[in-house]
Amino acid sequence: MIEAVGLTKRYGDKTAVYNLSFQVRPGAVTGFLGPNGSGKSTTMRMILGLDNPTSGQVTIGGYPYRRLPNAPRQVGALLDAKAVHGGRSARSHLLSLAQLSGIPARRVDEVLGVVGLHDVARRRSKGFSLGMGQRLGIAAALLGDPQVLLFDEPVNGLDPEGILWVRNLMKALAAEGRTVFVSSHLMSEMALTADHLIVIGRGQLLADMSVTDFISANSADFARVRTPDTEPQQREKLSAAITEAGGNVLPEQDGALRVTGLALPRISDIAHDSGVRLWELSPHQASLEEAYMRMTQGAVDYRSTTDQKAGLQQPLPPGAQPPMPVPGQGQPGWYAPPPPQQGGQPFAAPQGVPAQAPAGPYGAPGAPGAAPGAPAPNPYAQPAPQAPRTPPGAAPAAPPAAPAVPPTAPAADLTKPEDAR
Ligand SMILES: Nc1ncnc2c1ncn2[C@@H]1O[C@H](COP(=O)(O)OP(=O)(O)OP(=O)(O)O)[C@@H](O)[C@H]1O
Repeated sequence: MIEAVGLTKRYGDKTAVYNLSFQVRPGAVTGFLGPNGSGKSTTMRMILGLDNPTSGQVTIGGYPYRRLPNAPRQVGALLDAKAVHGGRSARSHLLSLAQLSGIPARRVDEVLGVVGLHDVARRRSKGFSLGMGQRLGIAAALLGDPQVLLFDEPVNGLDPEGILWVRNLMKALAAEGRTVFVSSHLMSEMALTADHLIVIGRGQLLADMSVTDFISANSADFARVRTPDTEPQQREKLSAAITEAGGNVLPEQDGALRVTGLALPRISDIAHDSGVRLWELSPHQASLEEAYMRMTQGAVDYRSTTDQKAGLQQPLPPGAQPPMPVPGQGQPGWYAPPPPQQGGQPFAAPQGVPAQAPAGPYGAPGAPGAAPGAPAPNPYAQPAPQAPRTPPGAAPAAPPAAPAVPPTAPAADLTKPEDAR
């Protein structure tokens, strides 16, 4: 188990992480979510002993990383996939990491097979695509058959098949009882991969809850109601009638109304009684991505100017800091409905978002090509990678990708060294 208590990290006058306390438990995938610059990588570096906390502490199995006996075989991590000596082959890179930790060479070939890099193992990694680099970083993390695994944005640069593979790998590792901590910007991906979520914004904890709880707290239903575009007075009339009946109405950008707090049949009756014709009356559910953005909106440091939602914000006075969002509460100016406990529990629409990945190329629990619902014969099965790209000019020197690592593990599986099976 990873445990952080009051973890704080300051770089000069910049507070990257502030008073962060959480636990990451074994046997589950824990998603670590937050906007750009929210402190995810800093937290992971502190977990791995690569950065010292300004105050507070973080331990793995009760020890700070640097005091863990044979740490590289207990904790594996992918922090920066580019942190590889480009002049070395994938195999040499992994061999050097293995030798440093006393891991047998045959394990290198095992993990190369697990991540699907076997055919390109002897090629220089500087010719690798971003996705192949990610796979090499994941191989390094698995090298020591660790019980605790940290992955910082592991799906960066991966194609849909690779994303599915990483998702299944994370789940399989957790199912073996390992502690799996995965950072991401993407709520949608984490909703399919993680069992538990830790969400931070500006270095502070915003949410620490199961994915199931996050879904039930944030997936409020709403109705989209549209009146004839040519008769704006009908829209106003219906809006007033719904409000009078206790519903909440928000305008959608396309002229429709977003209604919460009333069941669909009730909205229909109100429209009929008001003599308003409807062009649309449909059930919807706020996406988890939307709920996540609402939760973190006040804690976003870097906002794209093309972000359509940016126009919904109240401009801040020069120098003013946006307020920290309160978990479970909406931010002003955002269209998502309030969470259920605030009156957003409305009508008889299909309830809940599936916690499991849906069938299909992004959601199938099995390996690519498996029948829907069929278990993957090998959760680590890997598609063959593409050939490496033409090597670029200079060979960048770089430090090792991350501490490799590992302890005991269950029955014969591909993440386990042969000598431990
Ligand atoms: N070595 C450093 N010196 C100064 N500031 C730093 C340093 N490392 C991180 N920071 C700052 O700390 C904050 C948190 O950065 P961090 O990289 O941990 O965020 P992140 O959540 O991982 O971001 P991203 O999702 O973009 O990778 C940022 O404002 C960053 O600029």
